[in-house]
Parts: sequence; structure tokens; C-alpha cells
Amino acid sequence: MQQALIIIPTLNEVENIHAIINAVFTINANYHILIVDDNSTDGTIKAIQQLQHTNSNLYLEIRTQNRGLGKAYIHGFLWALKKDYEYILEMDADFSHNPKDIPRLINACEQGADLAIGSRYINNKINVINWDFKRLILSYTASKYVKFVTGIPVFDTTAGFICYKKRVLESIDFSNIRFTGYAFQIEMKFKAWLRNFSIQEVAIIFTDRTKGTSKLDSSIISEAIFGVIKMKFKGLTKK
Ligand SMILES: Nc1nc2c(ncn2[C@@H]2O[C@H](COP(=O)(O)OP(=O)(O)O[C@H]3O[C@H](CO)[C@@H](O)[C@H](O)[C@@H]3O)[C@@H](O)[C@H]2O)c(=O)[nH]1
Repeated sequence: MQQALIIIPTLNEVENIHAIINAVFTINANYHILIVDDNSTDGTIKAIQQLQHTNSNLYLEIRTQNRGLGKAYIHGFLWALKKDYEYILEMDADFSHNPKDIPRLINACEQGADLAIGSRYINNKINVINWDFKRLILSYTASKYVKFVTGIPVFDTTAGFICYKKRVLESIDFSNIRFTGYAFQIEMKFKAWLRNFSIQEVAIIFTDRTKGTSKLDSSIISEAIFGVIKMKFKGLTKK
């Protein structure tokens, strides 16, 4: 199998970080992991540095400014594109995404997809456990809203569990990415679709975190609502 890199963005995930890193390496010790941390203050960084002593495939990038989920992923993508990874994945640190599904996403790309999405809403079926109702409604309606406004043939447009083939990321000029929050996830899928890359959704079960807290806030929500309209009507180009 070609080399795969799992990018995990972190902001104060000390309660999850050891377990998620060990869980990913247990699935496949040949995976590489890049943690992109936005200067956590809860001990996440020290916990990762401890694990680096015994895991040569574990990398850490610490960012002290220009923070945000989307910016963290872009930092990770640019780091990855300087190396020789064929598959570059996004994944949360809090076990919302099951590491056991990583091989399924990579396999979808090996079978021809350019972008494989771990999808919570395939065929409008909701595969989510323990998420509070408000969050679920927000996420599900956001995905329906994006599909309605943009026409993108994807059920789970805000999903954050994705396998990209290297060439998808190579085609994107990240200096043109507008969104820094979760709307970044929508914009990346939209750009891949505009470039006619093949997108496949793989059904997963999203289980809400049991440790730590979500970083979602109202600014991220309004960015997604108004940003999608801008994306559609202010001609987000293929660039
Ligand atoms: N570096 C960095 N990491 C961040 C930031 N904000 C969040 N993260 C990390 O990103 C992951 C997801 O963050 P959560 O805050 O737990 O996300 P969520 O509320 O569970 O939202 C889920 O659903 C969204 C929309 O449906 C998804 O877009 C999102 O990726 C996630 O899966 C976690 O690993 C968290 O530490 C940030 O500003 N900087």
C-alpha cells in the first residue's frame, strides 16, 4: 500500500491524544500521523512529545498564530505535500471518527475515488450516536442546506473524516481558501467537485466525544451559513 498520512488537528485534547494515536497505530503501524496543534495549553503538546520518543512515524507541528481548524489542516496539507504520501487523511482527535474506518476510506481511494468521505448522512440516513440533539440538527441541516444551495452531490458536506488522493490537494491553491472554521470542510469538497474529482461517501458511525469539549462556536456557524452563499453566488472559482 502506498504511504498514508493521518492529519489530526488538536486544540486542548490531552484527555484523548494518547489513546487516539495508539489506536491509529494499532490499526496499521505503517501509517504516519501528523498532529497539527494550535498551541494547546492543557498538556497536549507534552503528551505528544512523550509518544514521539517511541513512535518514529509520529510528527508534530505547533502553530502559535492564525489559528482555526481550516488553517490547521492547510498547514498539515502543505507539510504533507512536501513528502511522498499518496493518501492524506483528516480525522478528529476525540474518537468521533473510529480509527477502524481508516482502511475503508483508503480502500475507496485505492478503488478509484479521488476523495473518500466518512459520511454520517448517506441517503439521508443519520448515523450519529450520543450527539446532543441541537448539534445533530445543526450539522444535518447544514449538510442539507449546502447540498440545496450549491447542488454538490454529497450528503455529508461538513464531514471532517476524509481521505484525499495527493493529486486533489496538489490541484488546490490554498492561498484562495476563504474559510477558517468548519466551513473549510464544505469549501474543500466544493473545490474538489468543481475540479471533477471523483467523490465517494463511505458510511460511518459518528460517536460524539466522551472526553474534552467541542470547539464549535457561533462565529464558526455564521461563517458556514453566509459563507456557503458567498461560495455559490460570489463565484468561488476552481482556483
Ligand atoms: N489545531 C486546531 N484544531 C482544532 C481547532 N478547533 C477544533 N480542532 C480539533 O478538530 C477536531 C474536531 O473538533 P471538535 O470541536 O471536536 O469538532 P465537533 O464539534 O465534534 O465537530 C465535528 O463535526 C463538524 C461538522 O459536522 C466537523 O466539521 C468537525 O470536523 C467535527 O467532526 C478535534 O480534534 C479538535 O481538537 C483549532 O482551532 N485548531
